[in-house]
Amino acid sequence: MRPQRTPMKPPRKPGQRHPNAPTDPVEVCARIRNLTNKNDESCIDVINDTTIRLTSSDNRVTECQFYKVFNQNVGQQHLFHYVAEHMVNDLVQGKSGLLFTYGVTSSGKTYTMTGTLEEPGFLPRCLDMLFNSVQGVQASKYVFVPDCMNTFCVQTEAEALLEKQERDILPQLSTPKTPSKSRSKIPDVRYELEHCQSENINPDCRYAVFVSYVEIYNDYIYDLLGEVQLDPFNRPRPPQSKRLREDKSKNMFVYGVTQVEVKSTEEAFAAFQQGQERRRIAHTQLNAESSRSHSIFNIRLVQAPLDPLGEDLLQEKSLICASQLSLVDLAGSERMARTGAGGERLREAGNINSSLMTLRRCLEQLRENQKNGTCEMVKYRNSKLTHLFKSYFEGHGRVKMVVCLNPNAQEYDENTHVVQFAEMAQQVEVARQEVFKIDRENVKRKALEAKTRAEEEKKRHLTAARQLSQEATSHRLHRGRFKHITSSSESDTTTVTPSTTDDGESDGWEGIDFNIGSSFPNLEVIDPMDCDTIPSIISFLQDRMDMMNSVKKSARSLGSMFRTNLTSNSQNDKDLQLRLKDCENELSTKSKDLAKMERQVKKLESKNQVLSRTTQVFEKDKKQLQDQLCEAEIQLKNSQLETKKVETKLRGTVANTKAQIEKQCEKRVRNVQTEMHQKMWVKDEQLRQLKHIFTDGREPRTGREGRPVTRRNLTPLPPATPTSSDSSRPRLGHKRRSRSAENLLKETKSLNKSRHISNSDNDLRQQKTKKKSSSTSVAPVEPAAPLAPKHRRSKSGANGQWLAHLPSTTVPTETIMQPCIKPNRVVNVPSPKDVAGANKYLLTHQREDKHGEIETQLVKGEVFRTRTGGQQVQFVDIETLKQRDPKTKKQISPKKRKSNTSVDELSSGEQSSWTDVETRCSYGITSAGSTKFAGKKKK
Ligand SMILES: Nc1ncnc2c1ncn2[C@@H]1O[C@H](COP(=O)(O)OP(=O)(O)OP(=O)(O)O)[C@@H](O)[C@H]1O
Repeated sequence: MRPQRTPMKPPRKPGQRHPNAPTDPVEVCARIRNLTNKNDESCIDVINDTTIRLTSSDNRVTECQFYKVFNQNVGQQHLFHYVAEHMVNDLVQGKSGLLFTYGVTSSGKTYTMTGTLEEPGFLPRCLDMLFNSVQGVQASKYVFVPDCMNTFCVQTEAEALLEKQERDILPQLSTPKTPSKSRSKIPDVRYELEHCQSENINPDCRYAVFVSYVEIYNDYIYDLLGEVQLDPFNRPRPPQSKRLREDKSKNMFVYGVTQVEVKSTEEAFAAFQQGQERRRIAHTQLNAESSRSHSIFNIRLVQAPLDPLGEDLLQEKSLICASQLSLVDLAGSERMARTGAGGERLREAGNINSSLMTLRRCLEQLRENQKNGTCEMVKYRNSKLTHLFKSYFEGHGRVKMVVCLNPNAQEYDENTHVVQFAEMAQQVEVARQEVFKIDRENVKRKALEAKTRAEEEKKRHLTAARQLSQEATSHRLHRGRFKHITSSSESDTTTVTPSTTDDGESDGWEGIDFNIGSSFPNLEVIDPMDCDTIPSIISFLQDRMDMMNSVKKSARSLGSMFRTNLTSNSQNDKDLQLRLKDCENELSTKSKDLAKMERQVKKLESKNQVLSRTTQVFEKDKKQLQDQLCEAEIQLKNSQLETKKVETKLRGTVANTKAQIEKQCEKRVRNVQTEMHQKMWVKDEQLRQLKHIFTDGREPRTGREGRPVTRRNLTPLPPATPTSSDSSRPRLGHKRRSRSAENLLKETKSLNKSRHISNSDNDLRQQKTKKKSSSTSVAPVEPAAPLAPKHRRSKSGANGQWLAHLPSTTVPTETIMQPCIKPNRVVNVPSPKDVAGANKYLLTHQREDKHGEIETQLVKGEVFRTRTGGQQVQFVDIETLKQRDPKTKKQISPKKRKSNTSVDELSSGEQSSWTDVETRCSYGITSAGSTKFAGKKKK
């Protein structure tokens, strides 16, 4: 038993048709599907047949009440019986209805609406019930003709027949309303359904069923039954979206949608299948066949009363009733994070959710208006879905919703949102529609009016036909194309027999005969009892009457043909005019767009020109700058070369000047020395002579060196010549005489020279020895002892107190060949104290050679105590450690390790580097008390 509901009386919304009309609430039923996996946890409990309880995993509980709750065990038939059967009944009675399924994705909306072959849903069941109901009272096909403004008109059986012929026999002439070609491909689907039919059929009416199928995808409406348009390359064009319009009765409809007249459930379902194939369905994480659009399948039932005789349908438009049942399968609301959607799916999901949100907002606003008696604007236009349903919510039919729920515990949050929406929706009231009733009196009156009109029309047509035939006759006579014309003074009528054209084609007048027979016979009745003449006159008249009737029939058919053509032409004309208007509108918008785009293109072109000009200027500047750079580089190179030249020149000049000054200094020193020697000698001699005078010749006269002094020796000594061999001459034994810094330097130089000679001698000797040892078995020759024992050859491993001077900037190169010196002390900057505590000095110096490689020089020196008590370091050896990149091996000089390089050699060959080392590392200690380091410049 269906639960009885008393209609509530909420405040009326302005704009409703009948302010005092009863209302019905939006009827919401809940259907809980079975768990996908039986082991899954369920979050929904059915408390009773109207209440459910939702429990979250953290024990939050929500209870909701619905008009009816269907648990997992409820089958499709049962559900149809409770929810949709009533709506088909309403449909038959001329009331419209909206039935939609709502829920999250994969909750069973499509299953409930369409179902499967084994378990058909609402849609096939509604169709089946409807066709069962209208069986026997269906009008012939094409009697009801839909127009483009959502209304219908009725045409005669003859007109319908003609249209049928047009569509079936001449498909090329038919309007593209019925995509019969594509529909024929759809397999014939047959359901095994329980018989069910409505009892509210009116036998005095004739019915026709039309179906249309649209989808709302990304907020665009697409016709799913329309002809597929082909492009010039015979490829299907992408579907064009449709617009929404409001008809005279304020019903929203899809303008230009294809309405297919169907005569059976199979035909209707074939149309549905055809649309279904075009519908956008995609695979998502939560549903293998997820609907990506809202689908709306409209079943329109058109009915019109028969005339009082029950023969013909009344063509009066006001007597035609068209009711509609919209079966809507909404796309599922989904959380994008859960579906893992991306790209197109994400966009679809966004549009689905936003349209569902608009639906929710509209219903909320409606409810608020009804509760508070306000008339706030409901924003139906925010989405195509709500805009299309507007008429239902404003009282043009009953609204029912089936909320589909997936009991899986993971769906708790989404289910909560859905049930909240459903609870809110069932508080909205919609005005109840009236049943379509036929007023018999009205029908009679209309039928009479129609008859009179028809007769008048008939007359008009006859006249028109007669005129037409006369015109045709005269025309044909004029052209001489008639095969046979009989016209005599004896004849009462003109007999026109249509002919064919010269080329044998029919001219369209075939079968139309206006001959009413031969002329009246010349008979005279003299006797009223004349049994010969009177029967012949009667038979003649009878014949003529028959002839007249046949002519009338021909004229009528001609008239009806003419009328049909006229109607269809006027219909076509209207359609064409509408299309023309649309095209004009489209054209104007497109031309506006075009003008706009042209303006934009012009702007962009001008911008482009400016940019290209700027680019050219920049390129010119760039070229100029590059040229300038090249010139500057060349100048720089030249100036560098010049600087180098000048530097070399200056170095030479400096060295020369230095040498000259040193020479001069030495000369002066020698002169002074000689002078001093002479003076001292004179003084000595004077003293000796004085002593001799005092001792009076008792002691033998001896010189300073103990030599006997003769008188001849008293002559002053000649001044010493400043030669380089001064140092090798026997020194004058004067202890007070101090050696000047210049003398020390000179001595160092000479010593280094001799050391170098000895070292090179030693090397030569060693080489010779090696050669000899390799060629002969002669014992190696002992190397000669160094000339100056303190200037011995580099002995890396020699013992001693080594002070390693390792500047902090030294790079560890880890050269394979390393000196085997174990320094006792390593310092970054040596102090006089450090030097005092060592007798060997090792300086590590690094530089970049001409190949760009690091060259490490180990400069070795010996520490001497000076007479004044300070320390002096005398450099005795340089070892060069080189490291080469294997790639640049060819450029490497064969001499990898360079040792025994004398200071002089370095000073001549690598003057700058040596100067650098010497400048940085050669220190002399000049005073005894306070040890002082002084940079020593190379001579
Ligand atoms: N009550 C039910 N009994 C049996 N199977 C069901 C039921 N409800 C749903 N299913 C099955 O669950 C799957 C998903 O259902 P359906 O496609 O109807 O979900 P939907 O809500 O329409 O999803 P979407 O919004 O993504 O289109 C289908 O395979 C369907 O057969």
